[in-house]
Amino acid sequence: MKLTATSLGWRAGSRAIVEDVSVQIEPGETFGLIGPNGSGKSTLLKLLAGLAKRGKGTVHLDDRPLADLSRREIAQSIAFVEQIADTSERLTVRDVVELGRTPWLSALSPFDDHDRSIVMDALQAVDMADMVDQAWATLSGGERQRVQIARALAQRPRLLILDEPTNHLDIHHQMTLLQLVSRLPITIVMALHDLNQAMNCDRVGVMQSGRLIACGPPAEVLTPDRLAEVFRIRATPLFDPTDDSTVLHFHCL
Ligand SMILES: Nc1ncnc2c1ncn2[C@@H]1O[C@H](COP(=O)(O)OP(=O)(O)OP(=O)(O)O)[C@@H](O)[C@H]1O
Repeated sequence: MKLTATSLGWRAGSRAIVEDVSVQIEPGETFGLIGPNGSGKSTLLKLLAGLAKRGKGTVHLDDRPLADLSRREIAQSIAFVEQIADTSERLTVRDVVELGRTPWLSALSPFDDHDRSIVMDALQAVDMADMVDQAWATLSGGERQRVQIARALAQRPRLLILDEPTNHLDIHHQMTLLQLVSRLPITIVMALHDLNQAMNCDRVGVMQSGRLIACGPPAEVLTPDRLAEVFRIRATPLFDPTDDSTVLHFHCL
């Protein structure tokens, strides 16, 4: 699914939190959004998902304005995993992931074996299948994050928006999650703090003070000069001969 954002903006009082952001994300692309704390990444993701009230600008999914789609059509197209997802209800892991099937259910199409198998596939994909009956409230931070991602996968969206999907995960689950996500044949937009993770995206966008100041392939965008300007760090690219990759090593300026 192609995602086209035009002149997106959002204000908190007189302060512009997101200002005049336009971007087109191609079908199947993995797009990483980076930027310092408070630069507007989460707010931009909400605008892209149609979840920010009083937002300016337009979002098109393929060629249809998001504003013209019903809530059900949006939920069948976009899954959004926010940074902090909580529920006070007494739900099990299975219940949470089954919620991902809601947009596809109706009186004529109730929850059935097909949905059950999608839910189990999603739980297996994030390595949580062994904990299906555990209460959500008793999960660790990383386990909750993986369950929320399973819920989004079970939704079978065409656009998956993830806000810092690896922030609670151990290194093994960070790597397997990013591999899983990049292999999905759908469009992915995710906010990331780890610039080496961003290096593996098809393209990255850099947010600074609410504006998208750069957008393109990681090697072109994440240059030492730009990282010094935006993050106030010195980044040294290092070559890893084990897989011919380039990794960034950081020092404070
Ligand atoms: N409802 C609100 N009222 C006032 N200010 C807000 C509101 N929502 C967000 N902000 C401010 O907007 C700025 C951008 O917030 P946002 O969460 O989009 O940043 P971010 O880039 O995702 O940050 P982080 O990397 O810390 O997650 C922050 O300074 C935040 O305090």
